[in-house]
Formats: sequence, C-alpha cells, structure tokens
Amino acid sequence: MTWIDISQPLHSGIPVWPGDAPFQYEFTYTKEESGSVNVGQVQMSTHTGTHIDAPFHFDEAGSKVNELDVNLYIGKARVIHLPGREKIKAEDLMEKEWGGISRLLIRTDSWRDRNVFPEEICHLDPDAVPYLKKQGIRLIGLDVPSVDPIDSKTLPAHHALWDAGIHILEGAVLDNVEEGIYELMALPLPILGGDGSPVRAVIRPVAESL
Ligand SMILES: Nc1ccccc1C(=O)C[C@H](N)C(=O)O
Ligand SMILES: [Zn+2]
Ligand SMILES: [Zn+2]
Repeated sequence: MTWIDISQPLHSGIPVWPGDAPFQYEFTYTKEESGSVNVGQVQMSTHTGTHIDAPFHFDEAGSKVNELDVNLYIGKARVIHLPGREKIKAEDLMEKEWGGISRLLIRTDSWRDRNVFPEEICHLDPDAVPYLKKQGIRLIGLDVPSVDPIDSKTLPAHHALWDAGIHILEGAVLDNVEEGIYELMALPLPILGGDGSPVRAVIRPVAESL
C-alpha cells in the first residue's frame, strides 16, 4: 500500500491564525548569485498548516516540542468521520468502534475552504476527553486548526487532553479519507524549547486483521 499525504502544502498564501506570522519562503542565495546552489530560508509560525502542539503552547510547565516522544507520532491510527457537527461529544465517539489503537484522527469536514482561515470549526467537547482516555488514546488529530473553538481563550479541550496525557495534531487534510485503520507518521521537528512544530503527516491503510 502506498502512503497518502495528509499535510497542507506550505506556501505564502497558506492561512494562519489571525495576527500570526505569515509563511514565507525566500532565497538566501539563488544559484545564479552563489554560483553553485539555490539556498532557501523559511519563516513561519509553529502552528502553520498541519502541525502538532507541544503542551508548552498552552501550559508554561508543559513539555517542549523536543521533549516529546517520537513514538507518539508513528504507528497505527484509527480514522473516524464525524461530519456536520458543531462539536464532537462523547456520544459521537461511543458510536464508533474502538480497541487497542492509541492514535485517533477525526475527519470533521468542517473547514471547507482551506484557502481561508475558518471562522467556525467543529471542535472537541472537553467532556469527551475522559472517554478518549478510557479508550487508551495518546494522540488525537483533527482536520481543523484547533481542537477548541477558534475564539476560545481558555482552550479547555487543549488542557483537558493534556491532563489526560493526549497529544494534539491539527490541520490534517482528511478529505476523501475513509474510516478505518491506518499507519501514521507525523514527526515534529526537534525545535529546542519549541511550543509546536509543522509536520509532514502521511498515512497508509492497514488490513484490520493485521
Ligand atoms: N497561533 C496562534 C496565534 C494566536 C492565537 C492562537 C494561536 C494558536 O495557535 C491557537 C490554537 N489553539 C492552536 O493550538 O493552534
Ligand atoms: Zn496549534
Ligand atoms: Zn492547538
């Protein structure tokens, strides 16, 4: 089975949080200038596109991105589809199949035009977190820029997840991805002291019986 890219392409027009640093790629030297090589430089927010949040993003005492276990971001993941909701509640999760898979990707389809930063998204009800913890979830990924409502200042879902030891992946592209079991790779960069990192996230289906 081939790997499927579930990452947003990075370009100067990629929407970012209102007021956050825009993505920029430019040449430090072009081949013509240097005589030998093109060399680029990138400026971006750590929360651009498909990215993970380190707990330090919302908790001064939380782990930094270089302290996170790489094993969280590689391995079996379940994809579930929960479209057309204002928020994801425990009852929605209870309707799905569970069992032994510690990574969960939720396709909400609630960020329709990825060229524009969304005003409203389907978010995670913090009351659903104990259920996720009970199912042994350690990583949750959504197809929206935040697990909380866009205008949230208190970030209750971020905090509830972290209190339950569940790590966060945001901005995955799950259009056309069917429910099922996949392998996931979405490694953050080892940015020392970082609050988050862009990731290249890929999945590939695995047979349920494996
Ligand atoms: N980058 C920002 C700039 C300003 C205000 C919030 C953010 C966020 O990133 C918050 C969001 N809850 C996030 O975890 O991605
Ligand atoms: Zn983030
Ligand atoms: Zn976040």
